[in-house]
Amino acid sequence: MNTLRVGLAQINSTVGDIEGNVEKILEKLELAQQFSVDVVAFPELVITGYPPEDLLFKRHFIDQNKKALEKIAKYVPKSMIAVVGFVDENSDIFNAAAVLNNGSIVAVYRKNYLPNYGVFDEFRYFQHGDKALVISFCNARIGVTICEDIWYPGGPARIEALLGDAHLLLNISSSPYHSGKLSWKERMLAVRANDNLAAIAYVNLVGGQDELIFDGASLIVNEQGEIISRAKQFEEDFLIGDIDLVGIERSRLHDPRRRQDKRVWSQEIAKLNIVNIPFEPIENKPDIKSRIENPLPRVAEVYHALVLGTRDYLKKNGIKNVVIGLSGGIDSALTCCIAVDALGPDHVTGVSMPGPYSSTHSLEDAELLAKNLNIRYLVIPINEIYETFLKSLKPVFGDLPFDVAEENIQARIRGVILMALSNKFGWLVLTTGNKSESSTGYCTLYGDTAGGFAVLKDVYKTLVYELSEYVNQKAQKEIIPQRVFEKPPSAELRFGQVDQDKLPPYPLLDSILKAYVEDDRSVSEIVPAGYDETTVRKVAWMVDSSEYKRRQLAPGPKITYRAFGKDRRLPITNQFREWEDK
Ligand SMILES: Nc1ncnc2c1ncn2[C@@H]1O[C@H](COP(=O)(O)OP(=O)(O)OC[C@H]2O[C@@H]([n+]3cccc(C(=O)O)c3)[C@H](O)[C@@H]2O)[C@@H](O)[C@H]1O
Ligand SMILES: Nc1ncnc2c1ncn2[C@@H]1O[C@H](COP(=O)(O)OP(=O)(O)OP(=O)(O)O)[C@@H](O)[C@H]1O
Ligand SMILES: NC(=O)CC[C@H](N)C(=O)O
Repeated sequence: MNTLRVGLAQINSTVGDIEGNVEKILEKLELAQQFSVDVVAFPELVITGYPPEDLLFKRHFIDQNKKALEKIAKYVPKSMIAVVGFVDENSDIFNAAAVLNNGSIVAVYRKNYLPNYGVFDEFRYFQHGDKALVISFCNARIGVTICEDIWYPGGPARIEALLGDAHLLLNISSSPYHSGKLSWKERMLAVRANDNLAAIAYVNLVGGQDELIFDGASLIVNEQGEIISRAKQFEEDFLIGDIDLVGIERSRLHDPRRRQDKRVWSQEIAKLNIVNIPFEPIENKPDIKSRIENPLPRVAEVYHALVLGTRDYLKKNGIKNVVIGLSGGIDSALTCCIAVDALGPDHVTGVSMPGPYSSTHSLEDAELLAKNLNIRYLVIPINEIYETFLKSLKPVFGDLPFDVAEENIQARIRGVILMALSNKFGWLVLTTGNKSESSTGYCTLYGDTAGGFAVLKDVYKTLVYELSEYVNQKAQKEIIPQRVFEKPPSAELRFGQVDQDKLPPYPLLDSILKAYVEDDRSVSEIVPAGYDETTVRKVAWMVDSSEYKRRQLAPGPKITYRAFGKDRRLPITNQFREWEDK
């Protein structure tokens, strides 16, 4: 065997849908056979979906996943090896990879490094494995690892390549997306491959799961650290590549680094499990073309991520239609475009709800957007309802001045109308708030925050503008009307109100937020970077004092390094106030 044919089945499994996931796996096993693939790999925990969270506390869930694995094994012939992520059980449970051949489970690898930071809490569920695994057949050797394992230079992959002489390091992953992560991950995998003088095949999950988006982009990297195949981002894909086993052995003769380190690492041999497989290779394989998909540019990538995150949230929860309040502003316009790309125009309804402070352009722009997107458009004015509220509250409010109470009543009336439409017609309400607003609490509880899924929850306002420009560029025509880009952002809840009455200009706000929210920099660290101290303190105050609000927001797709929710867990009750004069 001079070359090894690898198939990476980048599939979109659904958490808890064990039967559906098995069906998808069986389909790809068939495809793998059509191309005479020697080894086909599926993502981490593909049988249960990732992350299964507290479903892992249910014994019957684990039992079903084991039965599913046995069923899958039956479909694997002698001429193919399949590596499938599942939950292994033996007095405790493990995040594991089963190696299947000739109808049975021939080896099991258990994840050594369990991630327990950011959005991950695998310590909550799993015992970690403590062995590396090399499977050996014909003259090929493959080291198996699971996601986080490959993130460590000295982890099991190192033992597999050095002491097990693995030609290929196969890594099955469920690695969630954030902007900028792919190029970082590719650099890391290139270094791992070249340091080990082994090829790496990394198969990643694709799809949305609650707040997480898995971007796919599975990869094959050669032993020189060059990417030789890349799968599509944000879509299911089946990537096939031929690994040059002889080339790898030649590189190892030419490059002395492994030789030296082999001796240093020799005491780790006890950790290595080598399993020989009586494999029968197929001699005459059909030709394949290696394929390197181009990664999407930054803004397009985020847009596709948001579409996939929204589509999968809705689809996997059985929701077919959505409704969005259209204010004529940029946030609701972008949310609507994403919804249309996720579901199609027939499944999206836009509602304009003009009130006492709505400008004429808000109505015109909302209507034009709906027309450009070809969606159902409704107009439901709120003036009368608002007047009735004020009249009913008059005996209690008396002559108290107009303030945030009256502002919020309007936002809440709109929320009630959208939820009424949702209840009557089964349309899920998409909320439109962005990360700049959720950071600062610039939104009304039970008003514009009322709804089921917050599409832009992790998107700063400055990026909202970039994404909106991308929408028009992509369509090569004006979908979002030009005026929407030009008007000053306003909630239109009082006369002449603009966002900048209460918030610093968005470019300034967003850069302070990144430093304070994502990087946890202190006020005194941010100011010297060129910001006005009063502004920084005010922003920090707004962020800290709106934690209670964020806890009540709908879920939304994570696209940054640090999203609100699992990624950032600040106490609501919190007297650590850097912004306060002491
Ligand atoms: N620690 C805590 N734990 C739990 N709840 C707490 C709380 N502190 C206050 N609260 C509650 O929260 C209430 C205040 O929150 P809330 O009622 O939302 O109101 P609030 O934050 O006072 O006002 C909302 C602001 O957002 C602006 N806005 C609204 C709508 C859309 C947009 C936009 O541009 O998109 C902007 C609006 O103009 C106004 O300035 C308090 O009255 C209290 O009931
Ligand atoms: N007149 C309106 N008709 C319909 N929906 C509205 C109206 N005003 C506000 N909304 C809803 O409430 C959300 C909050 O919008 P608001 O105009 O207060 O601020 P915004 O954050 O600038 O959003 P946008 O950029 O969409 O206007 C809107 O995105 C929209 O969904
Ligand atoms: N599932 C995993 O082990 C994922 C962890 C990995 N560090 C990632 O972020 O992709």
